Amino acid sequence: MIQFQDVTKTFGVRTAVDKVTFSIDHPQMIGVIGRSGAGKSTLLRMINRLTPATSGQILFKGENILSLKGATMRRWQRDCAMVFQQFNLVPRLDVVTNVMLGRLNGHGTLKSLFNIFSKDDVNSALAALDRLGIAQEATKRAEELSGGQQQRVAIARALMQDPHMVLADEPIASLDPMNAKIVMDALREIHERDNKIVLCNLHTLDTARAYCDRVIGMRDGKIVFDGAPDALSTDVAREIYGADESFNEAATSTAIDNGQSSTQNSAGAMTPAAAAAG
Ligand SMILES: Nc1ncnc2c1ncn2[C@@H]1O[C@H](COP(=O)(O)OP(=O)(O)OP(=O)(O)O)[C@@H](O)[C@H]1O
Repeated sequence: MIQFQDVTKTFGVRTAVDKVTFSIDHPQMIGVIGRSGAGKSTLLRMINRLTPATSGQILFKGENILSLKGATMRRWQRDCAMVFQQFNLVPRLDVVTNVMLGRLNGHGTLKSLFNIFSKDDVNSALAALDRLGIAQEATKRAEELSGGQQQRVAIARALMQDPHMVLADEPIASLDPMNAKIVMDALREIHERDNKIVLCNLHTLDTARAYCDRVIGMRDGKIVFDGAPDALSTDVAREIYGADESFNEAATSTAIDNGQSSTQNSAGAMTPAAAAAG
């Protein structure tokens, strides 16, 4: 489906992503992990062309998406919806309008300019909000919602784009563990029910283990691990995080450490709803 071939991004003398090569040949939920500055955000942003790559190719169904221009590039950006750490909603607009903004790229320029939405757009937005469990908040201003609710609005907006894939850049980094679980459950559900690729940058190993079919570990712009979560041993984790013998997985856990939880409890605190139910 999508192939990265020697994809590189440099910022001046700094190489943020260094000749990255990998492919995704069927819809998977993939977690990209690594320490701060490893190149995770840059990798995601190159896919939907928010950041221009310096060299290499990203092929989708055989076409190099790095050379798309104009309308075809905008179409591609609609096909790979981004979800950001800081939600990127319009705070003063109501929730349902924020969700409908996901459709803007699909309208003509004039319609976009005046935010003209059809009844069909409104109904689709309400359905997306309902799916995320927040339809009752539709008429509130986005700024009135909690962080977890705002992230669910952002995911509903991504769904409105009817994308091929969802690119989530640290979607739970600003959330408490309970809201983090709700958001990760929502992303997992989109992958499973809609059979879409979900590529998700994560700070915490336990979240990647719990939710992803595949984990890509980055260090200094390079992929140093690519495999199933089960294959991610402590030694591999140490290599990804550039840590020494004292490295403890709990240090990358999502759970709040209240000083009482054991390492095991802490690392396993967040599990997908589906897994918990099954
Ligand atoms: N716009 C930019 N200008 C200059 N350097 C940049 C820019 N964006 C990223 N970098 C640099 O590229 C490297 C990779 O950054 P990137 O944000 O991709 O890492 P990351 O793994 O996502 O980190 P974090 O987890 O902190 O978000 C870092 O050294 C960063 O300072």
